[in-house]
Amino acid sequence: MVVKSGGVGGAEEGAAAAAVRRWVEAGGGRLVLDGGLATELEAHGADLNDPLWSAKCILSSPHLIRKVHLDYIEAGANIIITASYQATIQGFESKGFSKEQSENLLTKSVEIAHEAREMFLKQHSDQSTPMHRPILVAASIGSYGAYLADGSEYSGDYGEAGTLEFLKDFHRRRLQVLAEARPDLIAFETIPNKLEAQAYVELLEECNISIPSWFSFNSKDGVHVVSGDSLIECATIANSCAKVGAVGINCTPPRFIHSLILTIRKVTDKPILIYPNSGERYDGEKKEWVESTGVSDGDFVSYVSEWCKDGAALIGGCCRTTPNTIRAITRTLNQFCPAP
Ligand SMILES: C[S+](C)CC[C@H](N)C(=O)O
Ligand SMILES: N[C@@H](CCS)C(=O)O
Ligand SMILES: [Zn+2]
Repeated sequence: MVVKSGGVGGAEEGAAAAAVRRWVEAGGGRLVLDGGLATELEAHGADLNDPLWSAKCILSSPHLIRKVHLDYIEAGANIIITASYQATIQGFESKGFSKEQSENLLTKSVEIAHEAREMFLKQHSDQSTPMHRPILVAASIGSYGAYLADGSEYSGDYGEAGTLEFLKDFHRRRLQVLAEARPDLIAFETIPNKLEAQAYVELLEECNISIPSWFSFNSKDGVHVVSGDSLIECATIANSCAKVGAVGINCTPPRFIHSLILTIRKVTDKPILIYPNSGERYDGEKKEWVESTGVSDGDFVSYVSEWCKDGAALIGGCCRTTPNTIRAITRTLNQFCPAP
């Protein structure tokens, strides 16, 4: 194990973090992530009251997914995250699809994002100034709790089923199929507990995945991940893997982000990413967002320069944030940290 001089030590930074760092540099010192995908699909009329949640649109309305990706790129996003968050082979099979068809649907989620990027680049190809801004596709992998479709990615409580081997078996083929679709990144999102982070690390190594990934945890108290596990321990697991290029937090209220960034920074030198939700609460049983406790786009954006100062290099939004949020984040980052 190589200890990086001057850093927090304990792990080799690795090729994945170096790749993310190069993209961050190409973006002028920071990258803008997209905003909520599922909630934006809903805003366009998609009915996601289904065990597949947003993955249902891979079947029913791929054009809508492509449009939302495109809207986010146009709003300034450097990274768009595919609709595979709740897309699993097991979930598609329970809808009657064969294994092969299910794998094809996973691949399709990456193809849709690639198409959106192509459309954007084509639309801008005749401009006199060439487009230098990085535009990357991150293949989403939601947790086992997301597949359960009852909001348990906000509890991380998997009961008896939650063993390391079970989680590895659950995610293995899906990870391989998504990696074979050649996204630029793999986004392990909304990771609710330590065990699932460990399962992902072991799979990345055992499947020898060469595409850089990020690990993004969620929290509901600003100290722990949602299961109650220690964020320090979770981020340490992510830091231990050279295939992990960035570590961070998503789908967490904005007010908790400052302290969470500082906690992550204690155990890793890898780039930090954050993409909070609007601050509202999700009722997993009713499948709806409750309490209007969310912050407005303006308030969300008032946090952005602080998160930058805290050391976050990749910033965007999660559930209930919109292209307007991303436009406002882009504007703020351009003032605070201008793109090239
Ligand atoms: C990030 S939560 C809002 C995702 C939705 C959840 N897995 C469900 O199906 O209800
Ligand atoms: N990438 C997913 C994350 C849900 S927490 C989405 O935006 O729908
Ligand atoms: Zn979210």
